[in-house]
Order: sequence, then C-alpha cells, then structure tokens
Amino acid sequence: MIAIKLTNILKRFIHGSETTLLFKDLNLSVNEGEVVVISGDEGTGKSTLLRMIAAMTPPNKGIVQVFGEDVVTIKKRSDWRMKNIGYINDEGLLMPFLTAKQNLLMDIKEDSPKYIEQEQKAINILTQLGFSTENFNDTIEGLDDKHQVLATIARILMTGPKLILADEPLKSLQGSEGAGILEELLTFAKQNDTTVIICTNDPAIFPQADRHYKVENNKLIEKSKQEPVL
Ligand SMILES: Nc1ncnc2c1ncn2[C@@H]1O[C@H](COP(=O)(O)OP(=O)(O)OP(=O)(O)O)[C@@H](O)[C@H]1O
Repeated sequence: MIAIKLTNILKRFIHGSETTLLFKDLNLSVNEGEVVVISGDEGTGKSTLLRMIAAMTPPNKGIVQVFGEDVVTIKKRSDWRMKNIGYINDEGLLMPFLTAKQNLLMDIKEDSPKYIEQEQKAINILTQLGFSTENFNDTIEGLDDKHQVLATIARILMTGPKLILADEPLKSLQGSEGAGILEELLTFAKQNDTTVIICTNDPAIFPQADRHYKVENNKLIEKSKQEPVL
C-alpha cells in the first residue's frame, strides 16, 4: 500500500516582490514500510517537503496524500500528527510543558489497568536512550537539544507511529551515539512496517535507506544510495 503520494506539487514562498520557487511538478510515491532519504543543497526545500507531508504547510498546487488521505482535508491536524507521525525536527512536536515521561504516557489514563506496565515501558525506553531519572522528569522545554531529540525518538519507540519524518535527525546527536540511535530507530521501523522519510546530507545514512533522492531543479531526482559527494 502507498503511504505517501505527492502529485504535481508546486510550492513557492512569496516575500514582497520576491518569489522563492521550491518545487515544480514534483512527484513522489513511498510505499508503507519503505525508508527514503532526501538530500539536497541548503535552502532547496527539504524541510518544507516534510512540513507539507505533515500538513503544516499546503502546496500551492498539487495533492499531498498520506495513507490515502488528502492532507488539506484533515481536521484537528495536531491530533492527527500526534497520532500518526513521529516528527524529529528542530521545533519538536512534543508537548513542551510536559515531562519526557508524561509525553510518552499521554495517550494512557493514570487509572487505566495498563498504566503501571506502560509507565515501566516508558522508563525502560528513556533509560535505554540515556536519560537519567532526573531528566526524564524534566519538562521538554527544559531539556537540551540532544535530549529533546531523544525524547521524540523515545515517543516513537513507545507509540509506534505509522510514519516517521526525520529532519536532519543526527544534528544534535554526534558520532557513534547518533549512529547507534538511528540504527535502533530504523530497526524498529522495519519491524513495525513503519514508513520513514529522512532529510539529511550525511552520506553515512544513504545506504541505510531503500531509496535516495536529491532535490535538484525543483524536483526529486533518484540517486545511488552510495552517492559519495553531494
Ligand atoms: N514559512 C516560510 N515563509 C517564507 N519562506 C520560507 C518559509 N519556509 C521556508 N522558506 C524559505 O524556503 C527556502 C527553503 O527552506 P527549507 O528550510 O525548506 O530548505 P532546506 O532545504 O530544508 O534548507 P536547510 O538545508 O538549510 O535546512 C528557504 O529560502 C526559506 O527561507
């Protein structure tokens, strides 16, 4: 089944008399369970592409479908995003005033018979990702960039969204720690048939994807997964 379908997308931003054209006649189809990496020069629109898929900015023309649904018709978009998308980005989609642990347990009531078991699961995931008891009880807005990304990844491992959108996921997770966490996330995605779209220019990530595209001339051009230099 097709998870993401972008058809004849035109996307531009207008600032006063200037127009920034990002995409023209862009098409993309991603199957459920596929991992796709998107690279491209600075400012070519990679983040905007993810934001269109997440129903955070509409295309000027064309159709964005996520799991068969035209995203412009989605009501209660933040609820839809919370339910379906694990979005790793700078803004973060977790509730900033809740703790990392509360963000993981948001969908389960404290008086539910499953709460204790789920709470233990949340603690295990956070601990495994390197959270100390102190910082899993800190609010998200009080965490550093690295722990904010880790908290988002923890929520993904906890709730298993159908789609993961990752915008430069290793920006604040350097070296072997970042590589290990990404590998864990992709293994989890493969086991759960989760669709993943990663925007990155890190060539070490390309071979881990099923397909690699680069934004060129306002479109997505398929590239080799071993593409050495951008
Ligand atoms: N909401 C917006 N309003 C106006 N212009 C915008 C908006 N969002 C993005 N842009 C412009 O669109 C262009 C592409 O931005 P975007 O962040 O999508 O690119 P990118 O490929 O992710 O870049 P980078 O690699 O620097 O993160 C930039 O010139 C940016 O200034």
